Amino acid sequence: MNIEVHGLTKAFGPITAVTDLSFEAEAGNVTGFLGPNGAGKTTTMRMMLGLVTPTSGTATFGGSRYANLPRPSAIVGAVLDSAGFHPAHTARDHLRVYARMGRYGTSRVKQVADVTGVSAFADRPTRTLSTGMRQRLSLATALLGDPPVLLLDEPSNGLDPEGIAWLRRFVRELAAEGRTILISSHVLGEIEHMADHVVVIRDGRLVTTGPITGLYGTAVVLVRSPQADLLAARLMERGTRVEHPQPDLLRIHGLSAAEVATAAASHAVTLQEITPERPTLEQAFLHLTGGSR
Ligand SMILES: Nc1ncnc2c1ncn2[C@@H]1O[C@H](COP(=O)(O)OP(=O)(O)OP(=O)(O)O)[C@@H](O)[C@H]1O
Repeated sequence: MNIEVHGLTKAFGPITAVTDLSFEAEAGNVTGFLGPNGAGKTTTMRMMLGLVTPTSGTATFGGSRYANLPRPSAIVGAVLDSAGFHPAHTARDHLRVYARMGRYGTSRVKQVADVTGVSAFADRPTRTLSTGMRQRLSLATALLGDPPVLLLDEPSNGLDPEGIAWLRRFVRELAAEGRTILISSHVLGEIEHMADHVVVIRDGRLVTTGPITGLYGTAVVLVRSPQADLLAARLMERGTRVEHPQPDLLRIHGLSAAEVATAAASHAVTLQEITPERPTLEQAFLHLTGGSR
């Protein structure tokens, strides 16, 4: 079941938190929803769930708005924040209450507690749980209805490295089952090994969307050669952008290493070193989002 967001806009008085935002997230994919603090990720997800009324625009799940879904919690599971637990209830009590509200069988409580690791602290009152445990309990609650769509707002918050590694594997498994997963973060590294696609926003507006590999930008190839002058001249003749920072070193833009090697061979230029240089994904992301985090 695909998610479609179309022209979503939200103004809080004079502040426009989200402006004309459109994107899609497809079934079987993990879509990373990225942007610095205050970019509008939470507001967007809350609008998708009908918790905030959009100024304009729509968000649909398989063509229906959240409010029109016949049994919303069986279609869309959401982890928005890990507040809202009754402090005296145990984690298991909490799941039981939500299972009853959603009319899901009690066997589902044990299943979701087991797969999320909640079983390890199921008898503890929620007021004693760590942030990471609360995240797991929120995720377990979202999974009660076995929904085909999951919206996860910064689910790594509060998880230790082991928890983050677990979440990564778990989210990939959920997507492999054919679910549609939208997962927000302000840190690209957190979703880098999880997401297939990304939607990047800044100041409430779409910056870019597409496969995560598209964030890398164009490649640069570093070449060291005693005939750097000759190679630079030949490449520039055909319109290639070449920087020449040292007498024997070139930075060649827009060609692959193989293309550079072929060009060098055709002009009998000796190469001592040829290294494709890519910005790290994090550098590309910081560049796109204006360097703020
Ligand atoms: N209820 C509200 N009233 C007024 N302004 C709001 C409200 N909710 C959010 N905003 C503003 O909208 C903007 C977007 O906030 P939002 O929480 O959606 O960003 P975010 O990308 O989720 O950030 P973070 O990563 O810090 O959670 C911010 O400027 C925020 O102050």
